[in-house]
Amino acid sequence: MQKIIGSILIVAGTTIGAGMLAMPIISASVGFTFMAFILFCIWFAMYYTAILLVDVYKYNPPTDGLNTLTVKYLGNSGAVATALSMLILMYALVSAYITGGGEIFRTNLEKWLQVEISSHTSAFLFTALFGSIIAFGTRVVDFSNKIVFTTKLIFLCIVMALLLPKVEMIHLQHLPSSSIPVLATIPVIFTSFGFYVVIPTLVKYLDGNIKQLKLVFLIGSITPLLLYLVWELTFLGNLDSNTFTAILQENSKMEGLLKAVKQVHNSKMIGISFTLFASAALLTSFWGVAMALKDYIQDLGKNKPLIKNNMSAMLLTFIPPLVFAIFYPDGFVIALGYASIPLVVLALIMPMLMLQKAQKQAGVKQPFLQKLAFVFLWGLSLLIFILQGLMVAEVIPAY
Ligand SMILES: N[C@@H](Cc1ccccc1)C(=O)O
Repeated sequence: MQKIIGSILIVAGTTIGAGMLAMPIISASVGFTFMAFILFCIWFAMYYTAILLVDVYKYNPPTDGLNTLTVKYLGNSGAVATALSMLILMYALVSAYITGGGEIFRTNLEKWLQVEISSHTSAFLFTALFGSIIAFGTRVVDFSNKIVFTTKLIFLCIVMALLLPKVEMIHLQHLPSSSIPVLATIPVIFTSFGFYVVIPTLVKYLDGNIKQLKLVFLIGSITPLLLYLVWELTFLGNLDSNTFTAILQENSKMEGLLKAVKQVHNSKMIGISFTLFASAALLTSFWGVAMALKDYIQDLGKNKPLIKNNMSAMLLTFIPPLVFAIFYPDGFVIALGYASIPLVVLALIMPMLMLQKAQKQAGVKQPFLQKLAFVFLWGLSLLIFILQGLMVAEVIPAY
Protein backbone atom coordinates (compact mmCIF):
# COMPACT_ATOMS: atom_id res chain seq x y z
CA MET A 1 0.00 0.00 0.00
CA GLN A 2 2.85 2.38 0.93
CA LYS A 3 4.41 1.72 -2.48
CA ILE A 4 1.15 2.51 -4.26
CA ILE A 5 0.72 5.80 -2.40
CA GLY A 6 4.38 6.62 -3.03
CA SER A 7 3.98 5.92 -6.75
CA ILE A 8 0.85 8.09 -6.96
CA LEU A 9 2.78 10.94 -5.33
CA ILE A 10 5.72 10.46 -7.71
CA VAL A 11 3.33 10.79 -10.68
CA ALA A 12 1.59 13.85 -9.20
CA GLY A 13 4.91 15.32 -8.03
CA THR A 14 6.51 15.06 -11.48
CA THR A 15 3.39 16.48 -13.12
CA ILE A 16 2.94 19.54 -10.91
CA GLY A 17 5.93 21.75 -11.57
CA ALA A 18 6.88 24.81 -13.55
CA GLY A 19 3.88 24.29 -15.81
CA MET A 20 1.40 24.98 -13.02
CA LEU A 21 3.07 28.29 -12.28
CA ALA A 22 2.89 29.30 -15.93
CA MET A 23 -0.79 28.35 -16.19
CA PRO A 24 -2.48 31.48 -14.77
CA ILE A 25 -0.11 33.61 -16.85
CA ILE A 26 -1.05 32.03 -20.16
CA SER A 27 -4.73 31.90 -19.38
CA ALA A 28 -5.21 35.48 -18.18
CA SER A 29 -7.01 36.49 -21.37
CA VAL A 30 -8.62 33.11 -22.06
CA GLY A 31 -11.01 32.74 -19.14
CA PHE A 32 -12.05 29.79 -17.03
CA THR A 33 -14.54 27.99 -19.28
CA PHE A 34 -12.16 27.41 -22.16
CA MET A 35 -9.27 26.58 -19.84
CA ALA A 36 -11.33 23.94 -18.05
CA PHE A 37 -12.20 22.33 -21.39
CA ILE A 38 -8.57 22.29 -22.60
CA LEU A 39 -7.32 20.95 -19.26
CA PHE A 40 -9.80 18.12 -19.35
CA CYS A 41 -9.05 17.10 -22.97
CA ILE A 42 -5.28 17.10 -22.44
CA TRP A 43 -5.54 15.25 -19.15
CA PHE A 44 -7.57 12.57 -20.92
CA ALA A 45 -5.00 12.23 -23.73
CA MET A 46 -2.09 11.92 -21.30
CA TYR A 47 -3.83 9.50 -18.97
CA TYR A 48 -4.97 7.37 -21.88
CA THR A 49 -1.51 7.08 -23.45
CA ALA A 50 0.01 6.24 -20.06
CA ILE A 51 -2.39 3.32 -19.89
CA LEU A 52 -1.42 2.33 -23.45
CA LEU A 53 2.21 2.03 -22.38
CA VAL A 54 1.20 0.07 -19.28
CA ASP A 55 -0.70 -2.26 -21.64
CA VAL A 56 2.46 -2.79 -23.68
CA TYR A 57 3.97 -4.23 -20.47
CA LYS A 58 1.30 -6.96 -20.54
CA TYR A 59 3.48 -8.54 -23.22
CA ASN A 60 6.87 -7.71 -21.63
CA PRO A 61 8.72 -8.13 -18.32
CA PRO A 62 8.59 -5.12 -15.95
CA THR A 63 12.37 -4.80 -15.98
CA ASP A 64 12.37 -3.70 -19.65
CA GLY A 65 13.12 -0.01 -19.97
CA LEU A 66 11.79 2.35 -22.63
CA ASN A 67 14.77 1.84 -24.94
CA THR A 68 14.44 -1.96 -24.83
CA LEU A 69 10.75 -1.66 -25.77
CA THR A 70 11.27 0.80 -28.60
CA VAL A 71 14.06 -1.29 -30.14
CA LYS A 72 11.79 -4.36 -29.93
CA TYR A 73 8.69 -2.78 -31.46
CA LEU A 74 9.86 0.14 -33.55
CA GLY A 75 13.29 -0.96 -34.71
CA ASN A 76 16.38 1.17 -34.78
CA SER A 77 14.85 4.30 -36.31
CA GLY A 78 12.05 4.33 -33.72
CA ALA A 79 14.55 3.79 -30.94
CA VAL A 80 16.76 6.64 -32.17
CA ALA A 81 13.77 9.01 -32.43
CA THR A 82 12.72 8.07 -28.89
CA ALA A 83 16.26 8.42 -27.55
CA LEU A 84 16.66 11.87 -29.08
CA SER A 85 13.27 13.06 -27.79
CA MET A 86 13.86 11.59 -24.36
CA LEU A 87 17.39 12.93 -23.89
CA ILE A 88 16.67 16.42 -25.25
CA LEU A 89 13.51 16.75 -23.16
CA MET A 90 14.96 15.41 -19.93
CA TYR A 91 18.30 17.21 -20.13
CA ALA A 92 16.46 20.46 -20.89
CA LEU A 93 14.13 19.93 -17.93
CA VAL A 94 16.84 18.90 -15.46
CA SER A 95 18.96 21.84 -16.55
CA ALA A 96 16.06 24.28 -16.15
CA TYR A 97 15.29 22.87 -12.68
CA ILE A 98 18.97 23.21 -11.70
CA THR A 99 18.98 26.85 -12.85
CA GLY A 100 15.70 27.63 -11.05
CA GLY A 101 16.46 25.57 -7.94
CA GLY A 102 19.99 26.96 -7.72
CA GLU A 103 18.65 30.51 -7.83
CA ILE A 104 16.20 29.90 -4.97
CA PHE A 105 18.96 28.18 -3.03
CA ARG A 106 21.36 31.10 -3.56
CA THR A 107 18.89 33.78 -2.46
CA ASN A 108 18.12 31.89 0.75
CA LEU A 109 21.71 30.98 1.60
CA GLU A 110 22.79 34.58 1.12
CA LYS A 111 19.99 35.80 3.38
CA TRP A 112 20.70 33.30 6.15
CA LEU A 113 24.50 33.11 6.04
CA GLN A 114 25.11 36.71 5.02
CA VAL A 115 27.71 35.66 2.45
CA GLU A 116 27.81 36.15 -1.27
CA ILE A 117 27.55 32.98 -3.37
CA SER A 118 27.98 32.80 -7.13
CA SER A 119 25.20 31.26 -9.21
CA HIS A 120 27.68 28.59 -10.41
CA THR A 121 28.33 27.47 -6.85
CA SER A 122 24.65 27.42 -5.96
CA ALA A 123 23.77 25.37 -9.09
CA PHE A 124 26.46 22.89 -8.13
CA LEU A 125 25.37 22.74 -4.47
CA PHE A 126 21.71 22.28 -5.42
CA THR A 127 22.59 19.38 -7.76
CA ALA A 128 24.96 17.71 -5.30
CA LEU A 129 22.58 18.01 -2.36
CA PHE A 130 19.23 17.13 -3.95
CA GLY A 131 20.43 15.16 -6.99
CA SER A 132 22.46 12.68 -4.94
CA ILE A 133 19.22 11.24 -3.50
CA ILE A 134 18.55 9.64 -6.90
CA ALA A 135 21.61 7.37 -6.47
CA PHE A 136 19.90 5.55 -3.57
CA GLY A 137 17.07 4.21 -5.74
CA THR A 138 13.32 4.61 -6.14
CA ARG A 139 12.55 3.74 -2.49
CA VAL A 140 14.53 6.69 -1.12
CA VAL A 141 13.16 9.04 -3.78
CA ASP A 142 9.68 7.82 -2.84
CA PHE A 143 10.29 8.68 0.83
CA SER A 144 11.77 12.17 0.19
CA ASN A 145 9.09 12.90 -2.36
CA LYS A 146 6.36 12.07 0.16
CA ILE A 147 7.71 14.68 2.57
CA VAL A 148 8.23 17.44 -0.01
CA PHE A 149 4.94 16.72 -1.79
CA THR A 150 3.05 17.01 1.49
CA THR A 151 4.79 20.33 2.21
CA LYS A 152 3.87 21.52 -1.28
CA LEU A 153 0.20 20.60 -0.71
CA ILE A 154 0.06 22.36 2.66
CA PHE A 155 1.36 25.66 1.25
CA LEU A 156 -0.84 25.35 -1.80
CA CYS A 157 -3.85 24.89 0.49
CA ILE A 158 -2.87 28.03 2.44
CA VAL A 159 -2.62 30.07 -0.77
CA MET A 160 -5.94 28.76 -2.01
CA ALA A 161 -7.68 29.15 1.35
CA LEU A 162 -6.71 32.82 1.40
CA LEU A 163 -7.70 33.50 -2.20
CA LEU A 164 -10.71 31.27 -2.87
CA PRO A 165 -13.22 33.14 -0.68
CA LYS A 166 -12.61 36.22 -2.77
CA VAL A 167 -13.51 34.60 -6.09
CA GLU A 168 -16.19 36.49 -7.99
CA MET A 169 -18.47 34.82 -10.50
CA ILE A 170 -18.31 37.74 -12.88
CA HIS A 171 -14.57 37.22 -13.53
CA LEU A 172 -15.14 33.55 -14.30
CA GLN A 173 -17.56 34.38 -17.08
CA HIS A 174 -14.84 36.04 -19.15
CA LEU A 175 -14.66 34.72 -22.71
CA PRO A 176 -11.68 35.20 -25.05
CA SER A 177 -12.03 37.68 -27.90
CA SER A 178 -10.13 35.53 -30.40
CA SER A 179 -9.03 31.92 -30.73
CA ILE A 180 -5.27 32.65 -30.81
CA PRO A 181 -4.65 32.97 -27.04
CA VAL A 182 -6.77 29.86 -26.50
CA LEU A 183 -4.73 27.80 -28.96
CA ALA A 184 -1.44 29.19 -27.61
CA THR A 185 -2.15 27.62 -24.22
CA ILE A 186 -2.30 24.06 -25.61
CA PRO A 187 1.48 23.31 -25.83
CA VAL A 188 2.05 24.67 -22.30
CA ILE A 189 -0.85 22.75 -20.77
CA PHE A 190 0.37 19.67 -22.60
CA THR A 191 3.83 19.91 -20.94
CA SER A 192 2.17 20.52 -17.55
CA PHE A 193 0.78 17.00 -17.77
CA GLY A 194 4.17 15.50 -18.61
CA PHE A 195 4.53 12.57 -16.24
CA TYR A 196 4.93 10.03 -19.01
CA VAL A 197 8.69 9.66 -18.54
CA VAL A 198 8.35 8.03 -15.10
CA ILE A 199 6.20 5.13 -16.35
CA PRO A 200 8.99 2.52 -16.89
CA THR A 201 10.52 3.37 -13.49
CA LEU A 202 7.18 2.80 -11.75
CA VAL A 203 6.41 -0.37 -13.71
CA LYS A 204 9.64 -1.77 -12.30
CA TYR A 205 8.92 -0.38 -8.81
CA LEU A 206 5.49 -2.05 -8.70
CA ASP A 207 6.77 -5.29 -10.30
CA GLY A 208 4.59 -4.85 -13.35
CA ASN A 209 1.30 -5.20 -11.44
CA ILE A 210 -1.01 -3.87 -14.20
CA LYS A 211 -4.04 -3.32 -11.94
CA GLN A 212 -2.04 -1.30 -9.41
CA LEU A 213 -0.31 0.67 -12.17
CA LYS A 214 -3.61 1.66 -13.78
CA LEU A 215 -4.87 2.90 -10.42
CA VAL A 216 -1.63 4.82 -9.78
CA PHE A 217 -1.82 6.64 -13.13
CA LEU A 218 -5.52 7.41 -12.73
CA ILE A 219 -5.21 8.97 -9.27
CA GLY A 220 -1.73 10.37 -9.92
CA SER A 221 -2.94 12.29 -12.98
CA ILE A 222 -6.45 13.20 -11.85
CA THR A 223 -5.08 14.88 -8.71
CA PRO A 224 -3.09 17.40 -10.78
CA LEU A 225 -6.15 17.91 -13.04
CA LEU A 226 -8.32 18.81 -10.04
CA LEU A 227 -5.62 21.03 -8.54
CA TYR A 228 -5.08 22.81 -11.87
CA LEU A 229 -8.83 23.46 -12.13
CA VAL A 230 -9.01 24.95 -8.63
CA TRP A 231 -5.77 26.86 -9.27
CA GLU A 232 -7.21 28.43 -12.43
CA LEU A 233 -10.47 29.14 -10.65
CA THR A 234 -8.55 30.90 -7.88
CA PHE A 235 -6.57 33.19 -10.18
CA LEU A 236 -9.08 33.80 -12.92
CA GLY A 237 -11.91 34.26 -10.44
CA ASN A 238 -10.05 36.84 -8.43
CA LEU A 239 -8.76 39.16 -11.10
CA ASP A 240 -10.41 41.04 -13.85
CA SER A 241 -8.82 39.81 -17.11
CA ASN A 242 -7.62 43.31 -18.11
CA THR A 243 -6.00 44.05 -14.73
CA PHE A 244 -4.30 40.65 -14.72
CA THR A 245 -2.99 41.05 -18.29
CA ALA A 246 -1.68 44.53 -17.43
CA ILE A 247 0.20 43.29 -14.33
CA LEU A 248 1.75 40.49 -16.36
CA GLN A 249 2.84 42.84 -19.11
CA GLU A 250 4.66 45.09 -16.65
CA ASN A 251 6.48 42.38 -14.68
CA SER A 252 8.49 39.27 -15.39
CA LYS A 253 6.53 36.01 -15.15
CA MET A 254 6.93 34.85 -11.56
CA GLU A 255 7.13 38.35 -10.18
CA GLY A 256 3.97 39.25 -12.06
CA LEU A 257 2.15 36.28 -10.62
CA LEU A 258 3.24 37.13 -7.09
CA LYS A 259 2.20 40.77 -7.60
CA ALA A 260 -1.18 39.58 -8.87
CA VAL A 261 -1.59 37.40 -5.77
CA LYS A 262 -0.67 40.27 -3.49
CA GLN A 263 -3.15 42.53 -5.23
CA VAL A 264 -5.93 40.24 -4.03
CA HIS A 265 -4.62 39.50 -0.57
CA ASN A 266 -1.72 41.58 0.59
CA SER A 267 -0.17 39.64 3.46
CA LYS A 268 3.27 38.29 4.27
CA MET A 269 1.75 34.86 4.78
CA ILE A 270 0.56 34.56 1.20
CA GLY A 271 3.91 35.68 -0.23
CA ILE A 272 5.83 33.14 1.84
CA SER A 273 3.38 30.29 1.18
CA PHE A 274 3.41 30.99 -2.53
CA THR A 275 7.22 30.98 -2.68
CA LEU A 276 7.50 27.78 -0.64
CA PHE A 277 4.89 26.07 -2.80
CA ALA A 278 6.77 27.07 -5.97
CA SER A 279 10.10 25.79 -4.56
CA ALA A 280 8.62 22.45 -3.48
CA ALA A 281 6.92 22.05 -6.89
CA LEU A 282 10.24 22.50 -8.59
CA LEU A 283 11.97 19.97 -6.35
CA THR A 284 9.44 17.14 -6.79
CA SER A 285 9.48 17.57 -10.58
CA PHE A 286 13.28 17.63 -10.52
CA TRP A 287 13.36 14.30 -8.69
CA GLY A 288 10.80 12.64 -10.95
CA VAL A 289 12.54 13.70 -14.15
CA ALA A 290 16.11 13.03 -12.93
CA MET A 291 15.13 9.57 -11.69
CA ALA A 292 13.49 8.75 -15.04
CA LEU A 293 16.54 10.06 -16.90
CA LYS A 294 18.94 7.91 -14.88
CA ASP A 295 16.79 4.81 -15.47
CA TYR A 296 16.64 5.57 -19.17
CA ILE A 297 20.43 5.98 -19.39
CA GLN A 298 20.91 2.67 -17.57
CA ASP A 299 18.53 0.98 -19.98
CA LEU A 300 20.36 2.53 -22.96
CA GLY A 301 23.63 1.12 -21.66
CA LYS A 302 22.32 -2.17 -20.36
CA ASN A 303 24.95 -4.14 -22.28
CA LYS A 304 27.73 -1.70 -21.44
CA PRO A 305 28.87 -2.14 -17.83
CA LEU A 306 30.78 1.14 -18.04
CA ILE A 307 27.52 3.08 -18.52
CA LYS A 308 25.16 0.86 -16.59
CA ASN A 309 26.84 1.12 -13.19
CA ASN A 310 25.26 3.47 -10.69
CA MET A 311 28.13 5.95 -10.52
CA SER A 312 28.52 6.53 -14.25
CA ALA A 313 24.74 6.67 -14.77
CA MET A 314 24.59 9.37 -12.05
CA LEU A 315 27.38 11.36 -13.70
CA LEU A 316 25.75 11.07 -17.13
CA THR A 317 22.44 12.22 -15.62
CA PHE A 318 23.73 15.31 -13.88
CA ILE A 319 26.98 16.55 -15.47
CA PRO A 320 25.59 17.57 -18.91
CA PRO A 321 22.62 19.56 -17.51
CA LEU A 322 24.81 21.08 -14.79
CA VAL A 323 27.34 22.27 -17.38
CA PHE A 324 24.53 23.76 -19.44
CA ALA A 325 22.89 25.35 -16.41
CA ILE A 326 26.21 26.99 -15.53
CA PHE A 327 27.42 28.07 -18.95
CA TYR A 328 24.24 28.55 -21.00
CA PRO A 329 21.39 28.96 -18.50
CA ASP A 330 19.20 30.69 -21.10
CA GLY A 331 19.80 28.09 -23.80
CA PHE A 332 17.87 25.40 -22.04
CA VAL A 333 15.19 27.67 -20.73
CA ILE A 334 14.55 28.58 -24.36
CA ALA A 335 14.63 24.89 -25.32
CA LEU A 336 12.00 24.26 -22.66
CA GLY A 337 9.59 26.48 -24.56
CA TYR A 338 9.70 23.80 -27.26
CA ALA A 339 9.45 20.83 -24.87
CA SER A 340 6.05 19.95 -26.29
CA ILE A 341 7.60 18.64 -29.54
CA PRO A 342 9.68 15.79 -28.05
CA LEU A 343 6.84 15.15 -25.59
CA VAL A 344 4.35 14.63 -28.46
CA VAL A 345 6.70 12.06 -29.98
CA LEU A 346 7.23 10.33 -26.64
CA ALA A 347 3.88 10.53 -24.94
CA LEU A 348 1.42 10.46 -27.83
CA ILE A 349 2.91 8.88 -30.94
CA MET A 350 5.27 6.20 -29.54
CA PRO A 351 2.78 4.47 -27.20
CA MET A 352 0.18 4.23 -30.00
CA LEU A 353 2.69 2.70 -32.42
CA MET A 354 4.12 0.35 -29.82
CA LEU A 355 0.78 -0.98 -28.61
CA GLN A 356 -0.44 -1.53 -32.17
CA LYS A 357 2.68 -3.57 -32.91
CA ALA A 358 2.43 -5.52 -29.64
CA GLN A 359 -1.25 -6.32 -30.32
CA LYS A 360 -0.43 -7.43 -33.85
CA GLN A 361 2.35 -9.74 -32.63
CA ALA A 362 0.03 -11.22 -30.00
CA GLY A 363 -2.76 -11.65 -32.58
CA VAL A 364 -5.12 -9.31 -30.68
CA LYS A 365 -7.58 -7.24 -32.72
CA GLN A 366 -7.64 -3.50 -31.96
CA PRO A 367 -10.92 -2.57 -30.21
CA PHE A 368 -13.13 -0.04 -32.03
CA LEU A 369 -13.08 2.54 -29.20
CA GLN A 370 -9.30 2.45 -29.17
CA LYS A 371 -9.25 3.14 -32.93
CA LEU A 372 -11.47 6.15 -32.29
CA ALA A 373 -9.23 7.39 -29.48
CA PHE A 374 -6.19 7.06 -31.77
CA VAL A 375 -7.83 9.38 -34.30
CA PHE A 376 -8.22 12.00 -31.54
CA LEU A 377 -4.59 11.49 -30.42
CA TRP A 378 -3.19 11.83 -33.95
CA GLY A 379 -5.26 15.01 -34.35
CA LEU A 380 -3.92 16.43 -31.09
CA SER A 381 -0.32 15.54 -32.05
CA LEU A 382 -0.68 17.32 -35.37
CA LEU A 383 -2.29 20.35 -33.74
CA ILE A 384 0.55 20.71 -31.21
CA PHE A 385 3.19 20.40 -33.94
CA ILE A 386 1.47 23.09 -36.00
CA LEU A 387 0.97 25.41 -33.01
CA GLN A 388 4.57 25.07 -31.89
CA GLY A 389 5.71 25.70 -35.48
CA LEU A 390 3.60 28.86 -35.63
CA MET A 391 5.13 29.97 -32.34
CA VAL A 392 8.66 29.47 -33.65
CA ALA A 393 7.71 31.48 -36.74
CA GLU A 394 6.28 34.10 -34.35
CA VAL A 395 2.90 33.98 -36.06
CA ILE A 396 1.26 33.36 -32.69
CA PRO A 397 2.74 34.49 -29.37
CA ALA A 398 4.92 32.03 -27.41
CA TYR A 399 5.10 32.06 -23.63
N1 LIG B 1 5.18 18.64 -15.80
C1 LIG B 1 6.46 19.20 -15.53
C2 LIG B 1 7.34 19.18 -16.74
C3 LIG B 1 7.57 17.83 -17.33
C4 LIG B 1 7.39 17.64 -18.67
C5 LIG B 1 7.61 16.40 -19.25
C6 LIG B 1 8.05 15.37 -18.47
C7 LIG B 1 8.24 15.55 -17.13
C8 LIG B 1 8.01 16.78 -16.55
C9 LIG B 1 6.32 20.65 -15.07
O1 LIG B 1 5.27 21.21 -15.12
O2 LIG B 1 7.28 21.22 -14.63
